[in-house]
Amino acid sequence: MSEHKSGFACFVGRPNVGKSTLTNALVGTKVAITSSRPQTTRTVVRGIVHRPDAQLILVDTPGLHRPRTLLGERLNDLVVTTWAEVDVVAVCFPADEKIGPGDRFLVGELGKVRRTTKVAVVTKTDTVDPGRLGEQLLAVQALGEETGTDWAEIVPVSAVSGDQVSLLADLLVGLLPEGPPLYPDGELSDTPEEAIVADLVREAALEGVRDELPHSIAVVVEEMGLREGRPADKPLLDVHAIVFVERDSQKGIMIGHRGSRLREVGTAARKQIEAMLGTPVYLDLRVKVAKDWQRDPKQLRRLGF
Ligand SMILES: Nc1nc2c(ncn2[C@@H]2O[C@H](COP(=O)(O)OP(=O)(O)OP(=O)(O)O)[C@@H](O)[C@H]2O)c(=O)[nH]1
Repeated sequence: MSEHKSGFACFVGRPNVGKSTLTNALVGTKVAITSSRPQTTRTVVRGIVHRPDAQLILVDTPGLHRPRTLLGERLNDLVVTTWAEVDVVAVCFPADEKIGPGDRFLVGELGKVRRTTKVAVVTKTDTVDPGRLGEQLLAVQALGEETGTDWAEIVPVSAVSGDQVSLLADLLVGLLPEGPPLYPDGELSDTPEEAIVADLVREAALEGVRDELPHSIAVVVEEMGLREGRPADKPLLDVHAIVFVERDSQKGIMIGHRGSRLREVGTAARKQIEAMLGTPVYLDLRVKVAKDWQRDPKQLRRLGF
């Protein structure tokens, strides 16, 4: 029996090439916002493909949605860092649009990130005839040669018709290193990123007080989004979260002497979120008492149970 594989992949490409739609098709759940207008994906979006033989975690970097920043003087560090940290970067080229200077620049920069495996995906194959598709596949191959980028695979796919989607999943999984599942099975596969962030905050909040506060903590992410007006190469993700406890005494424990414990929790959680989403985070953490929330169906619903 072959070993279990796990790892990270991200889809990159110009706006509107179908990255979000493809992510949804692979994960099988709607996790990203799609729209016919470009650049609607405002926050980092990820999905997890759970399989018996593998776990594929799809990360989506915010900086990559802004071609103007990519075409600016230089790529921002965040993007390059993300590319270097994932196992596979899949560059998407829509079948119905010619390869342009934006694609050429992106692939050229990506080619400099040596260790990461690169895959080319020709998307929206349902929109063109086989002749045009063939031309596009050749053009993508030529672009690889021209920029010194070694495509591990060139895959045509249609997220809308579903054609080749499972083949793409197989190919991506095949490129992952051996490793155990990095996230619990099932639980997180179809939850939005807020739930994953809430989970990280909850873990940090329980650190060191598990015995005192066994199951009395719930975390709700109230708001999460990229801060407006930031320079494109210095994005900041604002996260506002509430830690719910059952009693006032627990609130005291959670906050600590003059807020010292809450600050520690906040710092630990922030680092986890940053590591996972690949973007700097401003985390606003508050503690509230939701009396007996475990027994109150209305509270439980509010807390997402
Ligand atoms: N016909 C067809 N349309 C597609 C396919 N995939 C995506 N689209 C359409 O293309 C448009 C853009 O798709 P998105 O998934 O939002 O593209 P994106 O690359 O995530 O866009 P940004 O978030 O702006 O970067 C939407 O109108 C989709 O419905 C496909 O396989 N076939």
